Amino acid sequence: MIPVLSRAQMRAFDARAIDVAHVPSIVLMENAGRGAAERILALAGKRRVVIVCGAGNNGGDGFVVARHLLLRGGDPAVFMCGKPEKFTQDARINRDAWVGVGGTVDLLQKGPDLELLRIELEGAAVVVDALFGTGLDRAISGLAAEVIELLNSDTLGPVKRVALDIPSGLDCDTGVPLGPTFHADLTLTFAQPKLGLLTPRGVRHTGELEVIHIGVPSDVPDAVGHSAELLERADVARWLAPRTSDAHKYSAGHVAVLAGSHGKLGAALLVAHGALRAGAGAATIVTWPEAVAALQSRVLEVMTASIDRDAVAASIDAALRSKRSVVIGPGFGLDEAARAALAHVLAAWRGPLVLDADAITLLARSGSFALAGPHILTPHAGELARLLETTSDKIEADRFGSATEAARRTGAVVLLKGAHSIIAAPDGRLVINVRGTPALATAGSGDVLAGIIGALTSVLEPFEAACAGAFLHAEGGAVSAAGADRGLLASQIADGVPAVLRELF
Ligand SMILES: NC(=O)C1=CN([C@@H]2O[C@H](COP(=O)(O)OP(=O)(O)OC[C@H]3O[C@@H](n4cnc5c(N)ncnc54)[C@H](O)[C@@H]3O)[C@@H](O)[C@H]2O)[C@@H](O)CC1
Ligand SMILES: [K+]
Repeated sequence: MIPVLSRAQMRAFDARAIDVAHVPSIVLMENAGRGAAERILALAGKRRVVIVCGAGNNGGDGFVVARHLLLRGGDPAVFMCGKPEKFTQDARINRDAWVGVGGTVDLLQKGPDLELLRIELEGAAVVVDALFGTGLDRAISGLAAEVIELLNSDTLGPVKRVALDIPSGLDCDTGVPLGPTFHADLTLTFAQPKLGLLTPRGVRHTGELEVIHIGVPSDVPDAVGHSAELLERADVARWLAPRTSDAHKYSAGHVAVLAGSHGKLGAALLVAHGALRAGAGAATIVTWPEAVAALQSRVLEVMTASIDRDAVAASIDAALRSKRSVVIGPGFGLDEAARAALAHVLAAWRGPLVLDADAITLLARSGSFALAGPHILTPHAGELARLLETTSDKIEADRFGSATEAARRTGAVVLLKGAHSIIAAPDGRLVINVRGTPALATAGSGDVLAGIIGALTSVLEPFEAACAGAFLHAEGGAVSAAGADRGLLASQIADGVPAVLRELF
């Protein structure tokens, strides 16, 4: 896992690197800028790179980039937007060092100056945003805002946009654009990823994300703490062991799927399909009698059991006997019988339980959220909003805080879906899965995810099961989509999972 830091933690990180590890700030800036220059040189070669610097340390990084590009045969042009009297010490030193190697700086002071910038941009291969980094604390306005609009303009031609540390204008903690915000194709972030780069809204501005190491001892992130962690392939590989040769279908775990209803059978089938593709030994769909009747002709690998509306508790008890884990919710309905079924499962089932879709809505309506047991909730922003009695917009504006709050309130692991799903544990742990493809946004995708996690709870603790489930779902989708950004069927997400598992081992 890679520690992800907030603005305050990043500040503590820098302070500790400088004061405790005795790496001077100017050395950190040199490492940051040189690392970024190497990456930019690989993109641009000898073609023109336009670098727009602010007066703070982010601008200082930009001057270092310019110097290294020039010294290695690149073709940088530097513009500055910001008052030279506001230079930080390190930024001034690096401005001077840039001028010292023969560089020039075009100062942008008023609107007409932007015409010169526009002309340079039209012939450039790469534009580098070094205006603001983690120091940003309000919306960008005035001339700097006009500069951002120009850098983002789609009239510029095929220029590659690279942000240093964080796209200027993006809130470092929430990933919400505070005002005009640079649209990067690639963000080269220094030392550690920042929270705001990893939300769905933040990602639209971040583009691809790469971390540039700046020569800080590896114990520094642990010392200053982190807000979240990035899930890596190696984590999932460590958790999931290859199956032993003597495995049989019941040792691999039998998942009960309480899902589907008249007209929504596909949801139940997709949950079961996801579970089986992720390694469940068997799956039984436990659902309403008329749904069972309709399912009989459609299932091959999946068993069925029915819930008697007049004896909900007894029929569920019978169906859950000898099952290892339960998934409840997708397409299950919101009527009184569904409510009673959920209430009974919550009261009687002691094993791993994944609540999704209608189960989350029913839970929200019940008003009693405290769950006891190894439970996992897999809401999207709308469902989480119902649970926390707020709006989806407010959830999206603070995804990390919202997921953490829901986990704390319910005592369950909460997986908040969306591009970059996040997994929160009641003890405060927070993990971000950045893998996936836009093609995952397809009907039934969440049902498959619930099934995958249901299967994994047979072999992993709920938190690891949710993290590994998010990974397998995202990678399974990416494998099946094979580079396409749409057109993926939910069942194909599940079908991609065995190949992902094979590669893990
Ligand atoms: N401190 C360190 O050790 C390192 C810092 N580095 C760079 O330093 C950056 C942070 O630098 P700074 O703290 O100097 O801040 P920035 O360069 O991000 O911003 C400069 C200053 O602009 C002002 N400001 C904030 N919002 C504004 C707005 N909307 N309009 C106008 N002015 C605004 C603030 O006073 C802020 O300090 C990082 O993102 C990173 O790029 C790197 O060089 C690596 C090492
Ligand atoms: K920046």
